[in-house]
Amino acid sequence: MAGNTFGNRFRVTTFGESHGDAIGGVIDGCPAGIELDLVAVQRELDRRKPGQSKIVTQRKEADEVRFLSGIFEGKTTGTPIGFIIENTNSKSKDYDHIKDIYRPSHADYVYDKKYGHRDHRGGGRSSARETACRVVAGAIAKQVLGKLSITAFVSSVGEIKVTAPYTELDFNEIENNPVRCADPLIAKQMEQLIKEVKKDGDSIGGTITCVIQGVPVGLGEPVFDRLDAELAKAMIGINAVKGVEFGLGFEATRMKGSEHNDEILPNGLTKTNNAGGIVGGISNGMDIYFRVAFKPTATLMKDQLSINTQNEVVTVQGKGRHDACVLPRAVPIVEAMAAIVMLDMYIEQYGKLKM
Ligand SMILES: Cc1cc2nc3c(=O)[nH]c(=O)nc-3n(C[C@H](O)[C@H](O)[C@H](O)COP(=O)(O)O)c2cc1C
Ligand SMILES: C=C(O[C@@H]1CC(C(=O)O)=C[C@@H](OP(=O)(O)O)[C@H]1O)C(=O)O
Repeated sequence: MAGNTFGNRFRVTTFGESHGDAIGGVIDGCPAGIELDLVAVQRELDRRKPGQSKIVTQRKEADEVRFLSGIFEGKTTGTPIGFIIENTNSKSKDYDHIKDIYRPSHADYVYDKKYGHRDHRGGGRSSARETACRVVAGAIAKQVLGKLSITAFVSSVGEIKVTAPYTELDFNEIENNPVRCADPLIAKQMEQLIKEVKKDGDSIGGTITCVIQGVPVGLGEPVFDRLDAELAKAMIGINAVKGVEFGLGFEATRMKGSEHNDEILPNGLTKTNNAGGIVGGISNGMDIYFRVAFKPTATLMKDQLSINTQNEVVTVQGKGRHDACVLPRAVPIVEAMAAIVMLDMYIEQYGKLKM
């Protein structure tokens, strides 16, 4: 199957299905000599893992990563970093009922039509379980970038009210509530809403805002590999993502140039940051910020009309364990994909990094 590798200079290839023995990956192009904090890698996985709170899927996976290669005496060797995460709590029987039925808005129908054969246990390869592998690669990219200038990836469900410079305190606030929203009052309302929607067998979507700090001027390539284009591909490539906007995004379409333009100051920075830190596809030294839109979860615990493999109209109701809202667990995925892109573009600009 093509399309399982992301990135050019820093690349991750993932493998595995939600109900197979394991998922895993190979990271290529990681600079040698990086002292890796493997506890921090695991911490990122814990932020994403299922079963972490009452408002997410109750599938219980430890999501413990085991590295197989590319790290010696705590440091990267410059060779491919292979890793594996076992699936230990699949409960595949729960999915027998969709063997010959397609869930609306999940990938069942298109996988069947494309490949002519589908692993119906959970979402198979289309399940967001695969994103755990992206989080491993992103956690390593974050650590490499942290030794350079890019020190912070802060994401929150909804808007981020925190202002630069980012502090540990802001991060703790986001991690303090199960929704991962930077505003504790709004977090409470969101939590309540997710619970109500879940009780109804329904689901809900929303947005995640991501801020990247410490980005030097000049990352991003003309004309197709623009930094915003690369980040957009990374974000749209996350399951359930339907849109991404940089800076003021779509709101800019309702403004005049005189309202929207960012005045350049004598130090080269800009007075406002309506562009979200990227102009002409190249970072301008301001914080990069963008918003990612997620649709409501496809699998519902209530009846929906659909079709079976014989094209007959049927009623389908989800079983198994699902997120009524995917956003709380998507926060570390957004950061991971952003970190992979930023390291990729950093290496493109500055060449093979010697650490
Ligand atoms: C963190 C995360 C968790 C998800 N959990 C579920 C889930 O429990 N049930 C479900 O039907 N979809 C879930 N999704 C979304 C599906 O993976 C996704 O809708 C599916 O692969 C179809 O692809 P598309 O929505 O990108 O078109 C989740 C997505 C993310 C990012
Ligand atoms: C297991 C995870 O989340 C899953 C994401 C997912 C989906 O359709 O995306 C559907 C559910 O699992 P399954 O593949 O068994 O149907 C979630 O529990 C995970 O993120 O590790």
